[in-house]
Order: sequence, then structure tokens, then C-alpha cells
Amino acid sequence: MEKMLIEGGHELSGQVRISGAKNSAVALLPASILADSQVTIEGLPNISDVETLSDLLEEIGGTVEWNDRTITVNPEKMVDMPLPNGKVKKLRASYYFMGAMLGKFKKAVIGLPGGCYLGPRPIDQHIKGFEALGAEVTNEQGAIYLRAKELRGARIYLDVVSVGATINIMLAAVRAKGKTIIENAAKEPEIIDVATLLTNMGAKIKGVGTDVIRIEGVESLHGCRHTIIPDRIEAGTYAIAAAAMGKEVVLDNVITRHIESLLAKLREMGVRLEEKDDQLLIAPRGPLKSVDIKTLVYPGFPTDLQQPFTSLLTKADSTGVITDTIYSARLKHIDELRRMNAMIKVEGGSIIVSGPVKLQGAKVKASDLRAGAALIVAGLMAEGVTEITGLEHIDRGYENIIEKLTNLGANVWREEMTPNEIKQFQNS
Ligand SMILES: CC(=O)N[C@H]1[C@@H](OP(=O)(O)OP(=O)(O)OC[C@H]2O[C@@H](n3ccc(=O)[nH]c3=O)[C@H](O)[C@@H]2O)O[C@H](CO)[C@@H](O)[C@@H]1O
Ligand SMILES: C=C(OP(=O)(O)O)C(=O)O
Repeated sequence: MEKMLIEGGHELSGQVRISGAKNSAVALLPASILADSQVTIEGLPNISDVETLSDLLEEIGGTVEWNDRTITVNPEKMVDMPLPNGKVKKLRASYYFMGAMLGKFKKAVIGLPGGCYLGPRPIDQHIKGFEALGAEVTNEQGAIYLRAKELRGARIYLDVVSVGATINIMLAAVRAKGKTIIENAAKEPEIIDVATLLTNMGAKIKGVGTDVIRIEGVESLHGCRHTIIPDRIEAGTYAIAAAAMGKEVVLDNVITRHIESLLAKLREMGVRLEEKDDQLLIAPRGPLKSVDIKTLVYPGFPTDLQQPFTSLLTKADSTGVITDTIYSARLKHIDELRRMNAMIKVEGGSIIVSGPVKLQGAKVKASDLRAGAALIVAGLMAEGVTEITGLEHIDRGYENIIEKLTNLGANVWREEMTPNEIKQFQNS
């Protein structure tokens, strides 16, 4: 087991290439189940969520070939094998095996997913969608059982705007008989990416990127080749790190439109930004002004950047208020940032960050992926050395983070934990 060490205070400069989007990758891979021949996806990020999903595709009989960041999945020999336990529990997106296997085999058994604990993360809207399409759904001993004689298109109104439910229903509906309409659908770029792959496979989907998606089911789907979109949350994390510690940092392979809500806030804080093609220059000038943010569904400010943004606000000139309307309990970074000298209060559902504060290096624990990102940003800013444990969360979503930060001038490395540290970590 390893920990990450960061010696803070080093200025960041240079260029960092943004990897393929985790939240696309984790849906594109299960989507490949629906094809009847090879699906090749280019630009996948080398992260543990992708590895886990690739293992799960093999568990159900697929073959998966890697060639650098290109993956070719051959689904021809896949079977409707139950996956009630094991690797499905390691990540959130294993729930996409429900929609994809239901679409292909008309049945599936999938253990309830893991992933970051951000407070309760129900999947009632996924299930409502599957039932509307004609599936019988039961929850037996922590696994979801789905069976359908046939899937029939339906009109489905989502009670909450959900990325996962929108994609999952889309995965099943592309193989249903007739027309499905998803109303109050989510509009995240990853949903468009998945719909693009499905369309290349022969699916008939209209309206993605709006809140009404119309799908005409088809008899079969074929293989295709697809290039993934860049990761807007990874891009946002580096943009935040650059705003905190950057001289001039250039993000390469970024779709700036996908992070417009973050860029607007960085501009308000006084950070100079320049966009050119698929590159973004981030150059902070002078003290940062405090701002308030409210996380919302896309195109609003993403909840996945709330935690690293909290760290940035500790450096700003006065008080900033953060309201996470998607996951109000996404607060596991706060106590750890307080250990680093941050002045943060949580009141009435809001995170109130008082700045400016000089953060101090400390021993801290990443309890979820973006809490990890928050601690890395804080570690870069802090005086002295910060030791971060819980790296398995960070490895779910950030490709080569040590190399990328080192190339930008940070002093960051990984070390094996001692047996004593492992014991302390496990008891904490
Ligand atoms: C793998 C993946 O893509 N993960 C992302 C996805 O998670 P995920 O797809 O799980 O998140 P959702 O968009 O579904 O959740 C949005 C909100 O809806 C609620 N909800 C969701 C489904 C449901 O059936 N019932 C329900 O009440 C959730 O509790 C949450 O408050 O979107 C989140 C919100 O942008 C991001 O933080 C995650 O990084
Ligand atoms: C919450 C996240 O991921 P997941 O939904 O996979 O747990 C995230 O990417 O910030």
C-alpha cells in the first residue's frame, strides 16, 4: 500500500495533456456488450476503473485487447453470467452492466455498485426506467435481478436529473421494441459521448444534449470505432491546481466549453485564461478574489469539482460559500483540509471557506476520489510536506498524476507505507 507525498510551495508551469474522460470510459466499455462484433475505443484513460471494467467484460466471456490507450472489445462470446459480487462492488459504473446486459440478453444479475461515498446514492430512477421498459426488477441480497420477456419502448420521466439513469435507460432502450422517450434527461457531455458510440453501432437516438431523448429500438447493433472525449473533471482539477500554484500552465486536449462554469468562476477570481483550439492557458495574476459557487447539473458547476475548488478558496482574499445541490453530504475533504489549517465551516448545507489562509502540510486521508483531488491541490499550496493515504480512490480517476504534476514542476512522489502506517490507516 502506498501513500503520496507532496512538498508544497513549488510553482507550476508547462503543459499537461488531459486524458480520456473517466465517466465516459466507464459507460462506453459496458456499452460494447450490446454490439455483435468488435468495438474499438481510442483514448481510454489508464485508470483503475477502466481496468476493473475490462476485467468484468472478460468475466462475462468477452475478449479485451489493449494497445496503448486503445481497447478492442470482442463481445461475440459474451454470456449473461450473473455478477452479484466481486469486482462490481469496486466502482460505481458497474451499474451500466444492468442496462447493457438487459438490452442484449433480456436479463442480468448485478451486485449493487460501489464507488465514492457521497451520501446516499440511490438507483431508483434506473430501476424505474428498466421497469417501464418491461423488466421485472428485484433486489435480492444486495444484487439487482433484472428479467424481461421482451423490452418495449416507453415514455419515462426522470424524477431527478441523473447521469447514470439516463445512460442506463439508453443502454437498454436501444434494443427495446419501439420508441422510448426519456424526459428530464441529464445533458452531461459523457451522455453525448455514449450516444455517439451507440449511434455508430447502429442505434437510433435523437435529442442527446437536451432534456428529451428519443430512441427507436433496433434489432441488432454492430461493432465500430470510437474516440473518447477528454476528461472535463481532470481538466478542471489541473485548472484549479494551476489557479492555485501556476505561473503559466497550458492544458492540452481540453474542450473548454465543457468546463465553462469553472472557467467563469476562475475569471471572477482574477485568473487570466486564454483559449486556443483544444488548449487552455491558465495564468493567475495577483491575489485571488473569493467567489461563491453552487453545484448544479450540467452545464452548471460540476459537483465533482466542488472538493478541489474548496481547497482553492482557502487561498482567496475573503469568504467563499459553496453549496453542493447534487450531493449535500460530499464533505469528507473538509476535516482533512482543517488538519492542514484551513478555516472551513459547514452551516445549513453550505461550506463556508475563510481565506486567505496559509495551509500547512499534514498527514491526511483521501476517503473518495475528489476528496483526494482536493488534498492534492491543498498539498501543492501548503508549507511543508503533505502525506496522503487512500490512493486507491485517486487511482480510480487520475491517470499518471505523479508524472503529470512532476512535469509541471511539483515535488510529488509515492512511497510504500510501513506496516504500522497501514495498521493506522485501516483503523482510521
Ligand atoms: C460514473 C459517473 O458518471 N459518475 C458521475 C455520475 O454519478 P451518478 O450517475 O451516480 O449520479 P447521478 O447523476 O445519477 O446523481 C445525481 C443526483 O440524483 C440522485 N439520484 C440519482 C439516481 C437515482 O436513481 N436516484 C437519485 O435520487 C443522486 O443521489 C444525486 O443526488 O454523476 C454524478 C453527478 O454529476 C457525478 O458526481 C459522478 O462522478
Ligand atoms: C463520484 C465520482 O465517481 P463515481 O461516480 O464513479 O463514484 C467522481 O468521478 O467524482
